Amino acid sequence: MTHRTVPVPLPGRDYEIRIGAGLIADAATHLAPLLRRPRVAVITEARVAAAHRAELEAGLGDVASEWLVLEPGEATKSWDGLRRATEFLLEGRFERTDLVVAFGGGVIGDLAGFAAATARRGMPLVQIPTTLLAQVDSSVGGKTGINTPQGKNLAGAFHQPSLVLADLGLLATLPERDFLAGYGEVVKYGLLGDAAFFDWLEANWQAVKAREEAALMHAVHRSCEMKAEIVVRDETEQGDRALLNLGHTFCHALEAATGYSDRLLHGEGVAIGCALAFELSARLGLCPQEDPSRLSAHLAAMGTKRSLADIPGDLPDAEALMGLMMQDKKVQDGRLRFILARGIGGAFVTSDVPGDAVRDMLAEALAAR
Ligand SMILES: NC(=O)c1ccc[n+]([C@@H]2O[C@H](COP(=O)([O-])OP(=O)(O)OC[C@H]3O[C@@H](n4cnc5c(N)ncnc54)[C@H](O)[C@@H]3O)[C@@H](O)[C@H]2O)c1
Ligand SMILES: O=C(O)C(=O)C[C@@H](O)[C@H](O)[C@H](O)COP(=O)(O)O
Ligand SMILES: [Zn+2]
Repeated sequence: MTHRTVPVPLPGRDYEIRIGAGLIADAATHLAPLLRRPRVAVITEARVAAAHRAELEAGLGDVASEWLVLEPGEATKSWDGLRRATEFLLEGRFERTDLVVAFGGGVIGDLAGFAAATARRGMPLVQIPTTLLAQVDSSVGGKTGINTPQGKNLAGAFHQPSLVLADLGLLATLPERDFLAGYGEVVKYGLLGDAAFFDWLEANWQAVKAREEAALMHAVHRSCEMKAEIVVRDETEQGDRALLNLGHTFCHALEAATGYSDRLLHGEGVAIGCALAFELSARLGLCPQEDPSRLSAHLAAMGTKRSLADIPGDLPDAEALMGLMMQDKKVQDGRLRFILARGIGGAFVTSDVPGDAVRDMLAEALAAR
């Protein structure tokens, strides 16, 4: 089976992202160099298990697997989910050197990754991402964690995987809404640092939407390349890694405001958040006035959510949204930090943003719903 590889050359913890259709049919071969004994702990959820468990079990061949199958959805990324995943590893007598396999979307990747980071003070982890979002973003870079009642991803750890197997074939069963949400993170990469990639997406979105293999390969490969490059530069987000947070300050507040429910998926919030970040950048005179409209037109063509008007139900007022944003992990000395842009492909991190400009923009966007 042919695949492409993106290296993540972190000193002492380097690993590969392998991207291709049908990779899990050879899971045993891919995992072999990482196994001390032929036994793995697979953490997944019910929808992924229903669609792809048999395929992964067949691919594991003689490698014995024990499975924890959790409930699908963002609510699983919780203290209770973490307790269940940790107890599964400990009660199953998995040893410190046994492999934990996160088989699912970003929810499972973040949760299983956090459990692997802490159980027996750290077990090796392989990510087998099953959503577009997880293949382009969450399986790479080592951010793991859960949501807490105070906000999004507020407890977690950096724990790099030993391998990422992004099997493009798994995306065939992904519901359209989840696929389009994942596209929010794909567009993010073009916006934050690669205008040519954004141009490519504008020219090729139909092929991506139709899930044509070559288009998926390019979208996943380029996204992973960009993420790997940033993560290697700044693994623990002391600086530049925050670029990957483009749109996320707004997104995480909106996810909290909608109760981490089906009203707003993470990737949808990212797309809306990126649109707000570009609107804010244009209002502050940082980027060309036409960039927000160009972005909005692209998201509309693809069918991805793009504004607060696309979120069903009530939302809190601008002041309350600002309050939710203050739980962001980028807050420093009580000040919000934003990722803004000088243009498509030209994002930068700044704390120099007048609160009134953010509040006014949100109030106008809420009034327009
Ligand atoms: N760690 C990171 O760097 C990082 C990056 C981006 C997002 N995230 C996190 O990722 C989460 C969102 O991830 P997501 O969008 O993958 O959501 P998800 O894991 O909830 O998956 C989305 C939906 O698709 C279903 N599904 C998954 N794979 C499937 C398949 N192959 N076939 C059919 N159905 C399938 C799931 O059951 C679920 O209903 C959020 O919690 C977000 O905070 C983390
Ligand atoms: O890997 C990163 O760094 C990111 O910011 C990727 C984001 O897409 C992702 O949603 C991440 O979990 C957000 O990080 P957080 O630190 O704001 O929780
Ligand atoms: Zn994200």
